[in-house]
Parts: sequence; C-alpha cells; structure tokens
Amino acid sequence: MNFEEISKHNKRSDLYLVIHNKVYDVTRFGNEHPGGLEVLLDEGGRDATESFEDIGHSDDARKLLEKYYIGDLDPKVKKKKNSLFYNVV
Ligand code: HEM
Repeated sequence: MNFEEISKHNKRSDLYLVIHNKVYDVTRFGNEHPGGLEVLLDEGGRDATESFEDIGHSDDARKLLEKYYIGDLDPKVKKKKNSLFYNVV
C-alpha cells in the first residue's frame, strides 16, 4: 500500500494509519481508544509513528496494534522516507 491509497482512509467510518511502516485499520478501534477518537482522526490516512511514540504507549498498546494490522507500506515508499512525498501525502 502506498500513501496515495492510505490517505483516502481518513474518516471516522474508514480510518487507516501507519506506524513503523505498517498499515492499521483502526476504524473499529476509534471509540475504544483511551486517548480518544479525535487524535486518531488527526492522524488518519497518515504516518502516525511520531505521535504514537511521543505518547510513550505501553506494551499493551503495542500488542493491540496486531489486531488492526492490515498490511505493509510499499517498500518503494519506505526508501523515500525522508523525501517530501513521504511527509506530505
Ligand atoms: C492503532 C494505534 C493506537 C493504539 C492501539 C493505541 C492504544 C492506546 C492505549 C491502549 C492507550 C492506554 C495507555 C497505554 O496502554 O499506553 C492509549 C493512550 C493514549 N493514546 Fe493511543 N493508541 C494508538 C494511536 C494513538 C495515536 C496515533 C495517538 C496520537 C496522538 C494516540 C494518543 C494517545 C493518548 C494521548 C493517550 C493517553 C490517554 C490518557 O491517558 O489520557 N494514540 N492509546
């Protein structure tokens, strides 16, 4: 999956985010998130790695990620990590 596809999933009813190059469908998690739905919506369709790590999520939270894992970020995009494309899209 690339960011062109992922960025379409940025709504409450259809919400993906990327953490450490993995794609998560958190649509069903929104209402259960202890940090609230709004923060997930803010990161919807984008790379949420920094926000996720900044909070210092617990091991439990990391385990929970597995449940929502749906795929990997396109390896070609990974290489472009520091490029404008990666950050903006
Ligand atoms: C799928 C991704 C995520 C999962 C599974 C997740 C899970 C959790 C869990 C289980 C907690 C409870 C505390 C803990 O165990 O660490 C938590 C708290 C929190 N999360 Fe997330 N989180 C995710 C993404 C995010 C993102 C992207 C943000 C963006 C800022 C965020 C912000 C917060 C905040 C602010 C809290 C603290 C709530 C409080 O204690 O008042 N989370 N999250």
